[in-house]
Amino acid sequence: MAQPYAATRQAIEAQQVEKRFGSVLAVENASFTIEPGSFISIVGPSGCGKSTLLRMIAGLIPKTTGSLMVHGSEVTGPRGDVGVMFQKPTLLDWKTVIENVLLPTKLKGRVTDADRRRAVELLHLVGLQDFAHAFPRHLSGGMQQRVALARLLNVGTDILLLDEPFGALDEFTREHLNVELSRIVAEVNTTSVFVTHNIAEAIFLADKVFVMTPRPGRLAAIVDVPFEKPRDISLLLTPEFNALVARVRNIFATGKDL
Ligand SMILES: Nc1ncnc2c1ncn2[C@@H]1O[C@H](COP(=O)(O)OP(=O)(O)OP(=O)(O)O)[C@@H](O)[C@H]1O
Repeated sequence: MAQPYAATRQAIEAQQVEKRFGSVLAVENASFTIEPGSFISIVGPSGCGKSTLLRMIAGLIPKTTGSLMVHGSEVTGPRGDVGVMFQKPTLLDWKTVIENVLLPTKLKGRVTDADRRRAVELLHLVGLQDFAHAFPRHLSGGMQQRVALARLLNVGTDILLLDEPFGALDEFTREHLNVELSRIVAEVNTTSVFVTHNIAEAIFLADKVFVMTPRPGRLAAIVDVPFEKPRDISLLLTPEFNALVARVRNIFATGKDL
Protein backbone atom coordinates (compact mmCIF):
# COMPACT_ATOMS: atom_id res chain seq x y z
CA MET A 1 0.00 0.00 0.00
CA ALA A 2 1.22 3.53 -0.79
CA GLN A 3 2.64 5.69 2.00
CA PRO A 4 0.51 8.61 3.27
CA TYR A 5 2.77 11.18 1.60
CA ALA A 6 2.80 9.36 -1.75
CA ALA A 7 0.24 11.72 -3.22
CA THR A 8 2.50 14.72 -2.72
CA ARG A 9 6.00 13.30 -2.90
CA GLN A 10 7.30 10.47 -5.05
CA ALA A 11 10.34 8.47 -3.95
CA ILE A 12 11.89 8.95 -7.40
CA GLU A 13 10.76 11.18 -10.23
CA ALA A 14 12.44 11.40 -13.67
CA GLN A 15 11.50 13.77 -16.43
CA GLN A 16 13.07 13.42 -19.87
CA VAL A 17 16.32 12.09 -18.46
CA GLU A 18 19.05 11.37 -21.00
CA LYS A 19 22.58 10.05 -20.70
CA ARG A 20 25.22 10.26 -23.40
CA PHE A 21 28.68 8.74 -23.29
CA GLY A 22 30.36 10.62 -26.15
CA SER A 23 28.39 9.65 -29.26
CA VAL A 24 26.54 6.78 -27.47
CA LEU A 25 23.04 7.65 -26.31
CA ALA A 26 22.85 5.20 -23.36
CA VAL A 27 19.46 6.35 -21.98
CA GLU A 28 16.99 8.26 -24.11
CA ASN A 29 14.25 10.51 -22.76
CA ALA A 30 13.23 8.50 -19.67
CA SER A 31 10.23 9.82 -17.72
CA PHE A 32 8.68 7.95 -14.78
CA THR A 33 7.67 8.16 -11.14
CA ILE A 34 8.27 5.60 -8.38
CA GLU A 35 5.99 5.56 -5.33
CA PRO A 36 7.45 5.19 -1.83
CA GLY A 37 7.41 1.58 -0.66
CA SER A 38 7.03 0.11 -4.15
CA PHE A 39 9.26 -2.49 -5.82
CA ILE A 40 10.32 -1.69 -9.38
CA SER A 41 12.25 -4.01 -11.66
CA ILE A 42 14.15 -2.62 -14.63
CA VAL A 43 14.53 -5.34 -17.26
CA GLY A 44 16.10 -5.32 -20.69
CA PRO A 45 18.78 -6.96 -22.83
CA SER A 46 22.48 -6.31 -22.31
CA GLY A 47 23.54 -2.76 -23.13
CA CYS A 48 20.06 -1.20 -22.99
CA GLY A 49 21.05 1.26 -20.27
CA LYS A 50 19.68 -0.40 -17.11
CA SER A 51 22.80 0.12 -15.02
CA THR A 52 23.27 3.60 -16.40
CA LEU A 53 19.77 4.57 -15.27
CA LEU A 54 20.36 3.05 -11.82
CA ARG A 55 23.74 4.80 -11.45
CA MET A 56 22.16 8.13 -12.31
CA ILE A 57 19.48 7.61 -9.62
CA ALA A 58 22.29 6.68 -7.18
CA GLY A 59 24.12 9.90 -8.08
CA LEU A 60 27.19 7.89 -9.12
CA ILE A 61 27.17 9.39 -12.63
CA PRO A 62 25.57 12.66 -13.76
CA LYS A 63 22.69 12.78 -16.24
CA THR A 64 23.27 14.68 -19.47
CA THR A 65 19.85 16.38 -19.59
CA GLY A 66 16.47 16.24 -17.84
CA SER A 67 15.34 16.29 -14.23
CA LEU A 68 15.92 13.48 -11.73
CA MET A 69 14.57 13.88 -8.21
CA VAL A 70 14.79 11.67 -5.13
CA HIS A 71 12.36 12.49 -2.30
CA GLY A 72 11.64 15.81 -3.98
CA SER A 73 15.21 17.05 -4.42
CA GLU A 74 17.40 16.95 -7.53
CA VAL A 75 20.10 14.25 -7.52
CA THR A 76 23.52 15.90 -7.62
CA GLY A 77 25.70 13.08 -6.21
CA PRO A 78 25.59 10.05 -3.89
CA ARG A 79 23.24 10.64 -0.95
CA GLY A 80 22.49 9.13 2.44
CA ASP A 81 18.88 8.17 1.70
CA VAL A 82 19.85 5.92 -1.25
CA GLY A 83 21.82 2.67 -0.90
CA VAL A 84 23.27 0.60 -3.74
CA MET A 85 24.05 -3.11 -3.99
CA PHE A 86 26.02 -4.62 -6.89
CA GLN A 87 26.66 -8.15 -8.19
CA LYS A 88 29.85 -8.46 -6.10
CA PRO A 89 29.24 -8.22 -2.34
CA THR A 90 32.44 -6.18 -1.60
CA LEU A 91 32.76 -7.39 1.99
CA LEU A 92 35.92 -6.87 4.03
CA ASP A 93 37.55 -10.32 4.17
CA TRP A 94 39.40 -9.66 7.43
CA LYS A 95 36.24 -8.63 9.31
CA THR A 96 33.57 -10.99 10.65
CA VAL A 97 30.01 -10.96 9.35
CA ILE A 98 28.72 -8.76 12.17
CA GLU A 99 31.68 -6.38 11.84
CA ASN A 100 30.89 -6.04 8.14
CA VAL A 101 27.24 -5.25 8.93
CA LEU A 102 28.38 -2.68 11.52
CA LEU A 103 30.84 -1.01 9.14
CA PRO A 104 28.54 1.93 8.18
CA THR A 105 27.89 2.57 11.91
CA LYS A 106 31.61 2.51 12.67
CA LEU A 107 32.33 4.97 9.86
CA LYS A 108 29.93 7.39 11.55
CA GLY A 109 31.42 7.00 15.06
CA ARG A 110 31.47 4.68 18.07
CA VAL A 111 29.51 1.41 17.93
CA THR A 112 27.04 1.17 20.84
CA ASP A 113 25.30 -1.89 22.34
CA ALA A 114 22.09 -0.73 20.65
CA ASP A 115 23.95 -0.74 17.30
CA ARG A 116 25.10 -4.30 17.97
CA ARG A 117 21.57 -5.41 18.86
CA ARG A 118 20.29 -3.89 15.63
CA ALA A 119 23.02 -5.67 13.64
CA VAL A 120 21.98 -8.98 15.23
CA GLU A 121 18.33 -8.23 14.32
CA LEU A 122 19.37 -7.58 10.73
CA LEU A 123 21.30 -10.87 10.65
CA HIS A 124 18.10 -12.60 11.83
CA LEU A 125 16.18 -10.81 9.08
CA VAL A 126 18.53 -12.15 6.38
CA GLY A 127 18.75 -15.60 8.03
CA LEU A 128 22.41 -15.41 9.10
CA GLN A 129 22.08 -15.18 12.88
CA ASP A 130 24.27 -18.27 13.32
CA PHE A 131 27.11 -16.79 11.25
CA ALA A 132 27.68 -13.48 13.05
CA HIS A 133 31.28 -14.36 13.91
CA ALA A 134 32.20 -16.19 10.71
CA PHE A 135 34.48 -14.63 8.11
CA PRO A 136 33.18 -13.95 4.58
CA ARG A 137 35.50 -16.56 3.02
CA HIS A 138 33.63 -19.28 4.94
CA LEU A 139 30.28 -18.27 3.43
CA SER A 140 28.71 -19.18 0.08
CA GLY A 141 28.17 -16.47 -2.56
CA GLY A 142 24.47 -16.26 -1.65
CA MET A 143 25.27 -15.88 2.05
CA GLN A 144 27.79 -13.15 1.27
CA GLN A 145 25.11 -11.24 -0.63
CA ARG A 146 22.82 -11.59 2.39
CA VAL A 147 25.55 -9.97 4.52
CA ALA A 148 25.83 -7.16 1.95
CA LEU A 149 22.06 -6.69 2.14
CA ALA A 150 22.12 -6.57 5.95
CA ARG A 151 24.92 -3.97 5.79
CA LEU A 152 22.90 -1.91 3.32
CA LEU A 153 19.82 -2.10 5.58
CA ASN A 154 21.98 -1.02 8.52
CA VAL A 155 22.64 2.26 6.73
CA GLY A 156 18.90 2.84 7.11
CA THR A 157 18.35 4.11 3.57
CA ASP A 158 14.79 4.62 2.31
CA ILE A 159 15.65 3.55 -1.23
CA LEU A 160 17.53 0.39 -2.22
CA LEU A 161 19.07 0.25 -5.70
CA LEU A 162 19.97 -3.34 -6.56
CA ASP A 163 22.05 -3.95 -9.70
CA GLU A 164 21.77 -7.69 -10.52
CA PRO A 165 22.66 -8.53 -6.90
CA PHE A 166 22.23 -12.28 -7.44
CA GLY A 167 23.47 -12.33 -11.04
CA ALA A 168 26.60 -14.35 -10.23
CA LEU A 169 24.70 -17.08 -8.34
CA ASP A 170 23.21 -20.37 -9.55
CA GLU A 171 19.54 -20.47 -10.53
CA PHE A 172 18.27 -22.29 -7.40
CA THR A 173 20.07 -20.00 -4.96
CA ARG A 174 18.90 -17.04 -6.97
CA GLU A 175 15.23 -18.10 -6.87
CA HIS A 176 15.46 -18.69 -3.14
CA LEU A 177 17.12 -15.32 -2.52
CA ASN A 178 14.48 -13.56 -4.62
CA VAL A 179 11.76 -14.93 -2.33
CA GLU A 180 13.81 -13.82 0.69
CA LEU A 181 14.47 -10.37 -0.78
CA SER A 182 10.77 -9.90 -1.39
CA ARG A 183 10.00 -10.72 2.24
CA ILE A 184 12.82 -8.56 3.63
CA VAL A 185 12.05 -5.37 1.69
CA ALA A 186 8.35 -5.72 2.56
CA GLU A 187 9.28 -6.04 6.23
CA VAL A 188 11.51 -2.94 6.28
CA ASN A 189 9.16 -1.08 3.89
CA THR A 190 11.80 0.41 1.58
CA THR A 191 11.41 1.55 -1.99
CA SER A 192 13.38 -0.86 -4.18
CA VAL A 193 14.69 -0.61 -7.74
CA PHE A 194 16.06 -3.92 -9.03
CA VAL A 195 18.00 -4.29 -12.29
CA THR A 196 18.01 -7.63 -14.12
CA HIS A 197 18.02 -9.09 -17.62
CA ASN A 198 15.88 -12.02 -16.41
CA ILE A 199 12.20 -11.40 -17.24
CA ALA A 200 10.72 -13.97 -14.82
CA GLU A 201 12.83 -12.62 -11.94
CA ALA A 202 11.82 -9.04 -12.79
CA ILE A 203 8.11 -9.88 -12.75
CA PHE A 204 8.24 -12.16 -9.69
CA LEU A 205 9.67 -9.40 -7.49
CA ALA A 206 8.00 -6.27 -8.75
CA ASP A 207 4.89 -4.14 -8.44
CA LYS A 208 5.82 -2.60 -11.79
CA VAL A 209 8.33 -3.66 -14.45
CA PHE A 210 10.16 -1.01 -16.47
CA VAL A 211 10.97 -2.60 -19.82
CA MET A 212 13.95 -1.14 -21.67
CA THR A 213 15.00 -1.72 -25.27
CA PRO A 214 18.49 -1.04 -26.65
CA ARG A 215 20.03 1.28 -29.27
CA PRO A 216 19.36 3.77 -27.88
CA GLY A 217 18.36 2.72 -24.33
CA ARG A 218 14.69 3.53 -24.22
CA LEU A 219 12.06 2.92 -21.54
CA ALA A 220 9.62 1.17 -23.89
CA ALA A 221 6.85 0.28 -21.40
CA ILE A 222 5.88 0.20 -17.74
CA VAL A 223 4.01 -3.02 -16.97
CA ASP A 224 1.87 -3.45 -13.85
CA VAL A 225 2.27 -6.78 -12.03
CA PRO A 226 -1.12 -7.76 -10.58
CA PHE A 227 -0.14 -10.77 -8.44
CA GLU A 228 -0.76 -10.55 -4.70
CA LYS A 229 2.14 -10.43 -2.26
CA PRO A 230 3.78 -12.26 -0.58
CA ARG A 231 4.46 -14.42 -3.62
CA ASP A 232 5.38 -18.06 -3.66
CA ILE A 233 7.75 -19.69 -6.13
CA SER A 234 4.78 -21.74 -7.48
CA LEU A 235 3.57 -18.50 -9.12
CA LEU A 236 6.25 -19.09 -11.79
CA LEU A 237 4.28 -22.08 -13.09
CA THR A 238 0.92 -20.35 -13.53
CA PRO A 239 -0.48 -19.42 -16.99
CA GLU A 240 -1.08 -15.82 -15.83
CA PHE A 241 2.56 -15.41 -14.87
CA ASN A 242 3.77 -16.90 -18.13
CA ALA A 243 1.42 -14.70 -20.14
CA LEU A 244 3.05 -11.67 -18.51
CA VAL A 245 6.52 -13.05 -19.32
CA ALA A 246 5.41 -13.40 -22.97
CA ARG A 247 4.08 -9.84 -22.97
CA VAL A 248 7.40 -8.43 -21.71
CA ARG A 249 9.34 -10.57 -24.21
CA ASN A 250 7.17 -9.15 -26.99
CA ILE A 251 8.06 -5.63 -25.88
CA PHE A 252 11.76 -6.57 -26.21
CA ALA A 253 11.12 -7.89 -29.71
CA THR A 254 8.90 -5.12 -31.06
CA GLY A 255 9.61 -2.17 -28.77
CA LYS A 256 5.83 -1.93 -28.25
CA ASP A 257 3.35 -3.17 -25.65
CA LEU A 258 0.42 -5.40 -26.79
N1 LIG B 1 31.35 4.67 -18.63
C1 LIG B 1 30.92 4.46 -19.88
N2 LIG B 1 31.57 5.00 -20.94
C2 LIG B 1 31.14 4.79 -22.19
N3 LIG B 1 30.05 4.09 -22.52
C3 LIG B 1 29.35 3.52 -21.51
C4 LIG B 1 29.76 3.68 -20.14
N4 LIG B 1 28.88 3.00 -19.36
C5 LIG B 1 27.96 2.45 -20.19
N5 LIG B 1 28.25 2.76 -21.48
C6 LIG B 1 27.47 2.37 -22.67
O1 LIG B 1 26.12 2.71 -22.42
C7 LIG B 1 25.25 1.68 -22.90
C8 LIG B 1 24.38 1.16 -21.76
O2 LIG B 1 25.21 0.46 -20.81
P1 LIG B 1 24.65 -0.17 -19.45
O3 LIG B 1 25.80 -0.77 -18.73
O4 LIG B 1 23.84 0.85 -18.76
O5 LIG B 1 23.69 -1.30 -20.02
P2 LIG B 1 23.01 -2.49 -19.22
O6 LIG B 1 21.62 -2.61 -19.76
O7 LIG B 1 23.14 -2.29 -17.76
O8 LIG B 1 23.88 -3.73 -19.71
P3 LIG B 1 24.25 -5.12 -18.94
O9 LIG B 1 22.96 -5.86 -18.74
O10 LIG B 1 25.14 -5.82 -19.93
O11 LIG B 1 24.94 -4.75 -17.67
C9 LIG B 1 26.15 0.62 -23.55
O12 LIG B 1 26.22 0.87 -24.93
C10 LIG B 1 27.48 0.86 -22.87
O13 LIG B 1 28.54 0.47 -23.72
